[in-house]
Amino acid sequence: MRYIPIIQFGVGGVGRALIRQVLATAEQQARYGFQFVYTALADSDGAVVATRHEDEGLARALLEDLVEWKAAGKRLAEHPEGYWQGDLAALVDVAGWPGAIVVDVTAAEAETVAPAFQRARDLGYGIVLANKKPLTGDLRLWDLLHAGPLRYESTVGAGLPVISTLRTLLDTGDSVKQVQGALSGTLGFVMSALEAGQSFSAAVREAHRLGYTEPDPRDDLSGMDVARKALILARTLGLPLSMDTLTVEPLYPPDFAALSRDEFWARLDEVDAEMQARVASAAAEGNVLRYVADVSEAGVSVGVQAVPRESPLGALRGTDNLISFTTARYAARPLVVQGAGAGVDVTAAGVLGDMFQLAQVCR
Ligand SMILES: NC(=O)C1=CN([C@@H]2O[C@H](COP(=O)(O)OP(=O)(O)OC[C@H]3O[C@@H](n4cnc5c(N)ncnc54)[C@H](O)[C@@H]3O)[C@@H](O)[C@H]2O)C=CC1
Ligand SMILES: N[C@@H](CC=O)C(=O)O
Repeated sequence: MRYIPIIQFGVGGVGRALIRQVLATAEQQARYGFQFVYTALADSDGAVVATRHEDEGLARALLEDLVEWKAAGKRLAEHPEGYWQGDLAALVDVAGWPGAIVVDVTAAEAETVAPAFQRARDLGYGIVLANKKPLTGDLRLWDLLHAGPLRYESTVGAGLPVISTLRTLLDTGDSVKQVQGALSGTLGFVMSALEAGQSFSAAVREAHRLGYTEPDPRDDLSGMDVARKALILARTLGLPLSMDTLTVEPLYPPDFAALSRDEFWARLDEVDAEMQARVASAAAEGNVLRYVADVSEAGVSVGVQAVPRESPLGALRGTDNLISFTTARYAARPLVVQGAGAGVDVTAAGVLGDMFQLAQVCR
């Protein structure tokens, strides 16, 4: 049996679901002749590290306790087994051994995690990302990440096979003309709720409670989360674009950007009337509003579109994403991937699928 050390940054909704899924899939791992062992878990200011590199890593009972601890809103550093830390690169140093996989399920800024990824690359470790920010910052970080074993399926469409589909199309010599679709689970959920008569603010609160939004929901409502996904698709297609080439249309007034998170939540209902009017005006024409991304060699655009209610995008409900690939081979009728595009369980499953793949690559 090969023991594969897992160093995980982030123990939020996705991080906790991932730990549960890793623990629940020991049998599936054994079928491939390996076992994932957690050697380090980190949150924003603390960590728990396996005291020695025994095969077992952090014990199952401790992992289950840490999942409960974090679900109760406590910090890792305050756990009896935890300590304060602010150096993720040092964690990679102490907690890995050859074949290790570093998993980023935070929403941390690229600059915060970049040194740890540099260290992982120096040591030949694999990297799995659900965090989109490292892939959408400086192109030098994109190149560094791609200089070794890397998977990032969950960054676009959560657990849906979007990146792997695109990669297969490219690897098999297809020519991808356009990738288009609805890429936000949160905005899909909110638009569906508005169509059903719920208020905008109530729908956003519900999406947050259900674990669909980014830690700061303004990342979703500003269009930035969709823009990041579109940029990841564009870069995967080989287009060396930067975020400043994209224009994004926020669903809140400009002054909301400077508010604290608490102030933002307190004032969110100020947007209700305008969003209700926009939805009603689209409905009067037989349309619904969808936040649509369009990626091709001509460039990337993201923004709100009024689409016919009966169209494939218009018929989407809840958190469902729809991504269509128009290619030389799929020319007349595009290849379509559709399903839940947000939620901690589907996202964690996408990350775990990536880990299974890297386990067979990293030695
Ligand atoms: N929730 C979803 O449906 C999806 C989420 N994702 C991505 O997964 C990531 C995590 O999302 P959630 O779990 O929903 O967010 P969350 O807010 O529940 O968890 C984020 C965790 O990261 C930790 N963290 C923040 N900065 C850190 C740092 N510097 N070092 C270590 N830990 C740090 C926080 O303490 C928190 O535990 C985000 O990047 C998000 O975009 C991707 C696809 C879908
Ligand atoms: N907040 C995102 C989560 C997945 O990336 C979304 O709502 O789509």
